[in-house]
Amino acid sequence: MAAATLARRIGRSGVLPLCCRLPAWDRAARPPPGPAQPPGLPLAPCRSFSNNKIQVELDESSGVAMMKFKSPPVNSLSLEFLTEFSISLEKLENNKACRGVIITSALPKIFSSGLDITEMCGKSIEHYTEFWRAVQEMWLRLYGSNMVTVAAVNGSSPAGGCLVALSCDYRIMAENPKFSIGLNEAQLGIVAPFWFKDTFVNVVGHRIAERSLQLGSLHPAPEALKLGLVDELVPEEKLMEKAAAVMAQWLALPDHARQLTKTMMRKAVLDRLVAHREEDIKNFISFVSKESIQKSLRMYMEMLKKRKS
Ligand SMILES: CCCCC/C=C\C/C=C\CCC/C=C/C(=O)SCCNC(=O)CCNC(=O)[C@H](O)C(C)(C)COP(=O)(O)OP(=O)(O)OC[C@H]1O[C@@H](n2cnc3c(N)ncnc32)[C@H](O)[C@@H]1OP(=O)(O)O
Repeated sequence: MAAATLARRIGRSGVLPLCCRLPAWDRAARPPPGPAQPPGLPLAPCRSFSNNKIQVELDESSGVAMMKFKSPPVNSLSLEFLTEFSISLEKLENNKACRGVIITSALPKIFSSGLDITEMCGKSIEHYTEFWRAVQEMWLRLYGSNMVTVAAVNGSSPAGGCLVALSCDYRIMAENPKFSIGLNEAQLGIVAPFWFKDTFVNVVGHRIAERSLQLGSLHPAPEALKLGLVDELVPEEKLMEKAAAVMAQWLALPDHARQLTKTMMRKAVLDRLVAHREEDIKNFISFVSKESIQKSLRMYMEMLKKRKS
């Protein structure tokens, strides 16, 4: 489906058609990437596309796309950002030349600051519906992707930013103790929905997830490694090199075996949201519409601004 058509359909309903998602068994296995390009030959074919929020470059010779978040100041996940993120994933998913995507940030010190809090403050029910559907869609696409997904976490990554990283197959974080990651919703006086929680539990296990979620903890990079929230830490300047090496290792496996295994591991959690999508939207709306929640969110935004001055 052309991106323009897709954008129109999202615009109308806030939903990406699930029929666009190729099932795991529908993508032919491709051979692992060939040897490095000999010097003197033309550069490997490379397709890039970009929108206001995200830049994507696909190296067709290796089958690896680099996706960079570029939405200053903090890559917050606004409705526009989420829509463009889903469209970018969709384009890559449907491109047979693409087998894997590395997700990182083009901004210094921030991977993503999570859901854009202003999207959850003082808006209409229609807006909340559209926004939450876009959050769901992004997660369904990323968590259910057939591609190998590697998060190169080059900065702080609270809440929704952490969800993006948790939804990938592998997480590498810059080893800077000033960068933290976690589902800190409780600190904002809000609750991570069940599918955020399920994704977290699937990565770190029930006990660690329960304690971390109740406390709304943001874990500095070394602690995140200890908890298994990220798979490894590397010096910041080595992050992209390491991400490419991990990607090559995962792509050395036949696609069909890896994809079927991924589906087997993730299907129950994905199916749970698909089966309860409308109910989940209603829960979100009734939750954020409460005056007490609106007050908590406003106070949190004020705290962020005060901390700055
Ligand atoms: C059983 C019943 C259950 C029912 C449940 C039903 C439904 C669930 C309901 C709700 C679920 C919602 C889930 C929410 C998920 C989220 O992701 S919420 C967002 C959480 N994010 C954060 O807490 C991060 C906050 N930001 C920061 O900590 C810092 O900004 C930073 C990311 C560490 C960066 O720090 P620094 O570089 O110092 O930048 P500043 O703090 O100065 O920020 C720059 C400007 O950006 C604004 N900003 C920051 N984060 C956000 C954000 N997430 N959204 C919107 N805006 C943000 C910040 O205010 C600054 O703005 P100004 O320049 O002052 O205008």
